[in-house]
Amino acid sequence: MGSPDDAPLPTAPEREGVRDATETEPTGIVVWHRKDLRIADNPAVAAAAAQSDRVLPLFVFDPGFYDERGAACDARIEFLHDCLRDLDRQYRDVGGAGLTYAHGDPLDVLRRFVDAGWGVVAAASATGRYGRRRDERARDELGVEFAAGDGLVRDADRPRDGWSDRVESWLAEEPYDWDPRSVAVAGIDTGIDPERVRDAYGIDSTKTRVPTGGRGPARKKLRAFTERIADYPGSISSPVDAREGTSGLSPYLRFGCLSVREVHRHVDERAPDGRGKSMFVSRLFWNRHYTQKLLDWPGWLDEAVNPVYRGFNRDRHDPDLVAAWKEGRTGFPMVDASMRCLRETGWLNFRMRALCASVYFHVLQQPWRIGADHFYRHLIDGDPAINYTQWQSQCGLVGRPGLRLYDPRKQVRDQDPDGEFVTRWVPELDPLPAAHLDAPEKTPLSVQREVGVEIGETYPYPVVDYEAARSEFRDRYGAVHGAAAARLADESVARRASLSGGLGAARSIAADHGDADGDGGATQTGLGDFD
Ligand SMILES: Cc1cc2nc3c(=O)[nH]c(=O)nc-3n(C[C@H](O)[C@H](O)[C@H](O)COP(=O)(O)OP(=O)(O)OC[C@H]3O[C@@H](n4cnc5c(N)ncnc54)[C@H](O)[C@@H]3O)c2cc1C
Repeated sequence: MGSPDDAPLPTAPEREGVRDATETEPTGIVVWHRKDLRIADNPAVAAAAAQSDRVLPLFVFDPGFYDERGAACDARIEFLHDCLRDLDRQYRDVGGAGLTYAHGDPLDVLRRFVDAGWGVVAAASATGRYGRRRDERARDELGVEFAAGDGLVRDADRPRDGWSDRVESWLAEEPYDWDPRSVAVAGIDTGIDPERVRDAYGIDSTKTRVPTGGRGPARKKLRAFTERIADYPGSISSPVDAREGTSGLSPYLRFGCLSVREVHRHVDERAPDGRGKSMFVSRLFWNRHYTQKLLDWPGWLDEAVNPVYRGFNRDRHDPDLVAAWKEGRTGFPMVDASMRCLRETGWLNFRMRALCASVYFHVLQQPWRIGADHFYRHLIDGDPAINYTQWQSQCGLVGRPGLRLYDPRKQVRDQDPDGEFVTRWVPELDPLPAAHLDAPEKTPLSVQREVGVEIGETYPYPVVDYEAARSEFRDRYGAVHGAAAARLADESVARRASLSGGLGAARSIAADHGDADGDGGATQTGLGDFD
């Protein structure tokens, strides 16, 4: 993202603009869209339509997401802009005025509407600390109503008690509905739209293979995936097969082009019963499970959930190692291929995300947040609720037993035995026989000479000694794991961790694996094998 090429965009609509529009027409309810970019099964749209016969759908471009503070790559922003144009069409298709675009601090913009007599409704969502503060202020200062309806549990002291049953009954409920014929959809021409924002902030994506955003493309993907769902279980793990074999719905779910419930209903009604269907449905639950975690504690984005792991690896921060990982120059071909693929396309399958996070934290032993932020920047589906919670889980910052560590060489042998993925993204290894792609540094010099690959010159040696780093990590992590498990007995830590079994599960981990003295005695059993 570049810097604005012109004068920065003004905060719009101006106070007078809102007042003028309101003087000639009665007021009503503003629907403040954020990451729920659809008009169907949308609790905020339904609530607004139930309260008033006049609604004004609004999206506010927040400069914090666009200027140097922004955490999204240009490709994710362009995907968002596609979704907005599509939302604008959704409103026009039901006879409305389309989406009103605004620019500025959302609270300043909303205040102008509230001062002119409008009410405001938004869909409640799980966010990090910035979003939570913004929403609290919107509620307290402006009376914004947040309509819940995303299946997450908000009204319980212990959200995890009976959680699955509650999500299941939410999934079975009828979608939120409204009748466009009974509501006038109003709009204000503010002079702001996605094109103007793109030009003003110099948004220009260089990524390739990025899907088009919006509900139309999302529905098409959902229909096509449902047809081939029987092949899903066999397509998940390999980075080659997963590209077309998983649903590809993550960016659409992230921006709410479809609700999780709509996806569930479509698959439930139309897909044949079988392993593919049940595995996919369980992933929709995972989506809700990780999002519930962020709702339960907004700190997942900033600090290790288990205080014992705060600052772990910080003393080893090595910017050169971090740069090698980010740029795909670690000397571990599966990591390098994945990291280059992430940077160029903004997507990786689950296993490769987990592998890259594991190698970053467990082998390169670098501070987790820098890695998680890098993923968040480049993923088109970058979702704070899933990315940061998954990072902390994969790194082992929760304190649960059974940490999984991925072996990047085994992943080549298991998931890419012909080297299709590795050589696509690391073309300098293309001449090497596939049998050497798991550990190119072990290729006999005669073979290297013969094919014209020189490890150390054309492709790096591994940036760390894998075996030594792995055992060093085991020792360091094992030494504090007992203390970390013991902290799960602390109710405030257990609440933050938001385990699927609730506080009871956290207490049993503490009882079975905790070692409050922290001498590591009980901890080695907590470490899973390298996979
Ligand atoms: C370190 C790490 C970071 C991740 N960051 C994100 C992220 O920012 N955004 C994101 O949507 N997913 C994230 N995931 C989860 C998963 O990798 C992606 O959801 C999946 O690869 C997206 O492709 P798909 O839609 O084709 O998946 P499918 O296999 O078709 O799954 C369908 C949907 O189920 C949900 N889902 C699938 N797997 C998971 C999971 N493990 N946890 C939670 N929900 C899941 C997603 O909403 C996904 O779109 C991350 C995983 C890891 C290990």
